[in-house]
Amino acid sequence: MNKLLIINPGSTSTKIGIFEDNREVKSFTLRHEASVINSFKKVIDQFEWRKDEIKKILTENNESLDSFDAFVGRGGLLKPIKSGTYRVNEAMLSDLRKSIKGEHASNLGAIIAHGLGTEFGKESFIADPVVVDEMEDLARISGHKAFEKVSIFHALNQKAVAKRYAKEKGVSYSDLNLIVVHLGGGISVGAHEKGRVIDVNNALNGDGPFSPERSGSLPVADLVELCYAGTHEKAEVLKMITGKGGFVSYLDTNDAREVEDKALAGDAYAMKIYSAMGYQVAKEVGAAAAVLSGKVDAIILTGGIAYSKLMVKLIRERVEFIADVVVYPGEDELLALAEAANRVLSGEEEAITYE
Ligand SMILES: Nc1ncnc2c1ncn2[C@@H]1O[C@H](COP(=O)(O)OP(=O)(O)O)[C@@H](O)[C@H]1O
Ligand SMILES: CCCC(=O)OP(=O)(O)O
Repeated sequence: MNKLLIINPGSTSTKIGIFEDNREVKSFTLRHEASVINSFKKVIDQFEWRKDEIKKILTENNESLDSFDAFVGRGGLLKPIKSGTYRVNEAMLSDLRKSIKGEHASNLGAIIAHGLGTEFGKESFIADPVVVDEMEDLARISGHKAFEKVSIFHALNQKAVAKRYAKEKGVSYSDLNLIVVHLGGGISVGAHEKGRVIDVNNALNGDGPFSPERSGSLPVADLVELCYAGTHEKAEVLKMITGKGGFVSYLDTNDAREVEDKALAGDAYAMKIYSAMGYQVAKEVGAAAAVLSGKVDAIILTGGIAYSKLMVKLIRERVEFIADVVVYPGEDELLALAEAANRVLSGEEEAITYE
């Protein structure tokens, strides 16, 4: 039996799982307010704080760190790579520490897992990082040759829930066309064609629907005007897109529950913003349906905001003409990471080397 500590840093939370082989023994979700997250200049500056929060919750629950056989982290912004399990190595750590592909909490998954692994003499892994890239060439064309669309999304959970849906239907993931919508701190809408995510919005950097803490697509020329108006530093503008966009910009919170509560209590502005998010997500689902030429077996809604009956209703009423809408609230990320590491530890699969 392998005892695993799973570490899943997200933009609004850190989730931790304790697994014995593929069985979840305990899990914890630490929610982080936007004001706390935005008080750190860089994601790497959150390393000690998030690691200490993890150690604290384990101590409070009488879990000793030296009882684990391996540490498994969510994978971050690496070079575009294929789906699979990767052993954390120096090349990976170096790219993450330098933020070669940008800043996101998931960059800390490998770094914390490796930090704990080194401290306790155990192995560390990541699986299906946010840069898993299966995009069609056509989907990479942006509209100007200076820019290319890239694949940055909730690859781990999108693939996990798509496979769960296939299993429940008794068919193979590679026989289905699915649209998977992850509604988290960031929002991604993926077109899964026969087991490959052939198109998806860049959930991190100003593409697709807005989210609790991201702007999504913005009017580009207006953005350029703002950049040259002499009123904002580059870092501030980048924060408007990722970190202080979406709900944080409109309502000063990254917590969808707060927005929903206000909306349901009669706050018309909160209702307008909440509804606008549902509207933008539905529009992106329509785009993904076109990518799949209308041949869609199901639309899957997942992520933290999929717990919201109101958000599900707002999306469902606009997209159910396309296909059945199935809701898997929360995420299967902790289990997916445990399974991925166990496949390697049991010898069923070889870990891929990141170069
Ligand atoms: N029960 C719920 N109802 C509505 N929204 C929720 C619920 N639980 C979590 N959320 C929202 O989901 C978002 C976080 O989603 P999650 O998938 O946990 O993302 P992340 O990994 O980015 O932290 C937050 O805005 C949070 O408020
Ligand atoms: C970087 C893409 C994945 C993402 O947005 O994750 P969170 O919702 O955890 O921020």
